[in-house]
Amino acid sequence: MVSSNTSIVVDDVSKIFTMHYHRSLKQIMVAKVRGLPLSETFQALTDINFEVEQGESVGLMGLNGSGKSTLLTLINGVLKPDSGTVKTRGRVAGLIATGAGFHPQLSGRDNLFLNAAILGMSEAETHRKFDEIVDFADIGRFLDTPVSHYSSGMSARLGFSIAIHVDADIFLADEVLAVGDKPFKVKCMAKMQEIRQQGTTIFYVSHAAASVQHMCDRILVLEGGHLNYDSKLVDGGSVEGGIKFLHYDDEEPDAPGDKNGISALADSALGAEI
Ligand SMILES: Nc1ncnc2c1ncn2[C@@H]1O[C@H](COP(=O)(O)OP(=O)(O)OP(=O)(O)O)[C@@H](O)[C@H]1O
Repeated sequence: MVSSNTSIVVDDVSKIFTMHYHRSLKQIMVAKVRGLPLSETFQALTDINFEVEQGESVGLMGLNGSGKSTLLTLINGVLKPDSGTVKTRGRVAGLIATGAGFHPQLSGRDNLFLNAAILGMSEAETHRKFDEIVDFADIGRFLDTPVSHYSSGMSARLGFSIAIHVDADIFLADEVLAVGDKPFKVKCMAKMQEIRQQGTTIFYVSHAAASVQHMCDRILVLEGGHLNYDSKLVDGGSVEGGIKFLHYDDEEPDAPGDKNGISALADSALGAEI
């Protein structure tokens, strides 16, 4: 039963990708003659179930390739699940991949309007927020330069700035802070805290346990496409249920599926700055 306060419902979701090994007709013919496989499937997410209340701030963690970006892409509706359903309430905005949606030949200014429109902002709304977005991105005179000339940090600045200024009900942030410099990261965290306090649901992907602890009141951990951990964070960074967040007693990572695996996962992030 979905309550009026529910923001995201992910119900029994699985996602399978097909990897094609051979592109040209010649390669396909050769592979067929040699009896090689032409494609293979890969299950990126398996039977994922969870609900998020409006205003919750959820930290999504997991090792590389565990399915975090795939899950976010399903939540923002760019991909559809192969089975199960994803339901969201209200406007979804955010930054999943640095520079995603930017046209390399267009200037930062033109991309700003284009990207804002894709995220559901009207032209009038974009004009109203234009100065604020540009000030936050702080890309100076590069605003009228083609985005193909931007560094990855500059693309991330502009992309994040546009996304965070959308009046969204759900904000998805996938490693947005990975490429920015420290002053920009601090500014982004402060802005995310601001929208969090305004009641926006936040989905924040990070490998840095310290910043998840700072930003989130719940943590989900994906391991090999399975949701193996889902718990509220309580004061002091511990999780409900008694397992201490960030506590780790083994040097070797635990077997996938073992709840202590999150400790190993958090290990690399220990001491990490935001
Ligand atoms: N379009 C695609 N086609 C084939 N495989 C894909 C595709 N997108 C993702 N995958 C695979 O699905 C798995 C999960 O990828 P995903 O990007 O969701 O992981 P992630 O947890 O976000 O990783 P990271 O921490 O490195 O960003 C990976 O093994 C990846 O190679």
